[in-house]
Amino acid sequence: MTKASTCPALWAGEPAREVSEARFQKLFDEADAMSIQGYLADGTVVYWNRASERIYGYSASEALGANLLELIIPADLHHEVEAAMRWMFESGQGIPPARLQLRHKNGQRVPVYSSHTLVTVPGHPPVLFCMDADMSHLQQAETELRVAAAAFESQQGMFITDARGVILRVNQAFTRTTGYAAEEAVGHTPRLIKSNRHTPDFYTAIWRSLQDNGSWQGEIWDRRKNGEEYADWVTITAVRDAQGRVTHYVGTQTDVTQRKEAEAKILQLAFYDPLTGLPNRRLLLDRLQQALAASQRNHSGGALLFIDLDNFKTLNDTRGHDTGDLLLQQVAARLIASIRDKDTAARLGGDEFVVMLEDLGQSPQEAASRAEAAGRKLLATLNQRYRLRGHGYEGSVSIGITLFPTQDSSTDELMKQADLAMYEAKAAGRNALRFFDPQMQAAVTQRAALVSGLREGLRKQQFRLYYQPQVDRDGRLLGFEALLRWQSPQRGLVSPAEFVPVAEESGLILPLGLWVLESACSQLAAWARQPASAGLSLAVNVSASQFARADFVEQVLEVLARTGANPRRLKLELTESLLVARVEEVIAKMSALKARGVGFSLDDFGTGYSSLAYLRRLPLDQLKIDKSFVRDLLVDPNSAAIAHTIIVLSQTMGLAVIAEGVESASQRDLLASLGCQAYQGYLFGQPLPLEQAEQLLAAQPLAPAAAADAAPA
Ligand SMILES: Nc1nc2c(ncn2[C@@H]2O[C@@H]3COP(=O)(O)O[C@H]4[C@@H](O)[C@H](n5cnc6c(=O)[nH]c(N)nc65)O[C@@H]4COP(=O)(O)O[C@H]3[C@H]2O)c(=O)[nH]1
Repeated sequence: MTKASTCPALWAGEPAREVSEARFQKLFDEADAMSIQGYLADGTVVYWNRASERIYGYSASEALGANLLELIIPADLHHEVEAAMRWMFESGQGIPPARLQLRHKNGQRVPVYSSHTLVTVPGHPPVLFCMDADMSHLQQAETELRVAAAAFESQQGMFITDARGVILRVNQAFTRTTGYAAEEAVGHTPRLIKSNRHTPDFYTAIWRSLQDNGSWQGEIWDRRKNGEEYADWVTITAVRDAQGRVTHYVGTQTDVTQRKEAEAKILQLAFYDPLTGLPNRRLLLDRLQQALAASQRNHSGGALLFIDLDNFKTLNDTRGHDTGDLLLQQVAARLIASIRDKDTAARLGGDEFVVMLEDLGQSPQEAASRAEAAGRKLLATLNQRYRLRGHGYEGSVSIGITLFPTQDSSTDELMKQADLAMYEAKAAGRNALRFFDPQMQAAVTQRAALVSGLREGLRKQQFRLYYQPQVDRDGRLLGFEALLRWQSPQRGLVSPAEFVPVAEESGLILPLGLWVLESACSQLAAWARQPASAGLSLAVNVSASQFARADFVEQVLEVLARTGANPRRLKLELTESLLVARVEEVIAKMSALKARGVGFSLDDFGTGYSSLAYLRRLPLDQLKIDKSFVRDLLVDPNSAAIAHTIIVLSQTMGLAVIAEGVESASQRDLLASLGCQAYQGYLFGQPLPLEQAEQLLAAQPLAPAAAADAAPA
């Protein structure tokens, strides 16, 4: 009944065996996914269905009669297959089904799942039927799965969510980065790792992009399980089904914190000064460019303040670069504390700082007065005492200001103008503030000419020593102070007051100082050869940077040796600015020279800020009362009191004292009444060229000290 109902046509009138035969024949032939082959014991092909043609590439007519081994068995399996065939035909059973890699006509491997049945019909040779299911697609799918699984376990953190954003899977890299194990993350949304750095709008924008474009990528700050925040480069892709509905989201994340840190470091190096952390020149110029554009747009003024530390070079030379660096850092800190958030304080290098102020007002007058107020505030802040490695330091600054916008003012132009104004402030006596004015340009050009003139002057021996007499209380000659003059072919005789500060700043003071020392010592040696002048002393000015040189002592001794001058006749005049140096070093140098007989006088005494405790430790011979006190002696009781104090001080310390700048007899008399022992000034003689100094020498009696000393020579 069953057969009739399934196949009535075949059933009607046909013998059952034939119907069955025909049915199975058709089934075998046309089974689309199943290759069926029949083999005799020697491997001869006796059956080859249509699916076999497709899977192995041989048509039935090619295959029938051929041998199994030659057709579809790869050479490396021949042995094995022969053995299996033998076993099957002998045992009358098929071997268990298995996955095999057989061979296509084109030589490629064909993955199949193969089962074997030995069919024995009495009176016929047994036939082995192989039924092979093509596994190519399955194998490819498996490979893809393996690749996908490997990819999922890549170095990047990955998560897969459902369409609602609930995490279904995360990989190990995700766990490594976030600190959340898979079981802790699954079931949550990515909000699990959300930091507080972004606004809700940020996340809304991500969802919108996912809906509109199917993907989003960008940088997100996330938070690890331990609370640490980190920067992530995230890509999220929507996965859609055949109907275009989102089924999943796949997210990958790469921790870019290190890269961001490196970027920040590079940025820091490129745009900030490493010593002070302030913006550097490049960043300042960039901001100035923007400020300039903004000020032109908004008609609101700004200002550029160029700030230079006074005497920084001396501090650096005398107390060392470490101390100099400390000062720069403290200046930077004070600058930042004194300006508004929107202003910029930058360091250009060396001791040069720039402050840029914006939004100072609509009118140039308003901008100028606000810039001046800011400049004054900076002056006051920066001039307060500094503490450098346990020592106090009185620093001051000079500030140059220029305003913007002005007609066609470029950033370069503005920087130059502020710089010029700063030089003007310096020239005005330091600790000052100046606005740019075009005439400054000329002054600066002059200064540059002065430096090159000095350099040439040294080369062409245009410097001269002048000699100003120093006398005792009876007007008798003790010796001279050597004072430098520049005999410039263009400018005539130039005073050191004009060129010494420039020589100090440009470093030319070192060769110049050495020249002075050599000339003075040669002169001493020449005088020593004449009994009339052998007892004279010669005072020589030494600048702070000259004294600070590590080889200063050797330099002096070498000059003394070379010229043959008597060290006892040489008196080095030091200024108080030199005393900012390390005390021990100053004392060591002075002591080394003093041990050879060289004397020391402290110049401009009373004008600086030397502490007495400090002074007492220095191996000095003489204090020099500054000419400013001498000048005001008769009109200002304060000056008289100071002069008196210096004289008393020198007596109590066992030092000699000399007053400089004595122009009148009344000044001399007053000083004498206060106990002063020695004098220098126009009253006794101007600084003179050598011949005139020697004429004076011939005409004037020597002081007993100088004369007595001369006797043994
Ligand atoms: N008003 C007035 N002035 C008087 C009188 N007597 C002398 N003077 C001037 O006072 C200055 C004294 O020198 P100083 O204080 O060491 O001041 C010196 C010294 O600091 C520096 N200088 C001069 N020669 C050298 C040098 O060879 N090396 C170094 N490093 N500095 C030097 O230049 C400064 C100025 O030197 P000068 O122009 O020669 O100025 C000299 C001198 O000409 C007076 O009665 N009234």
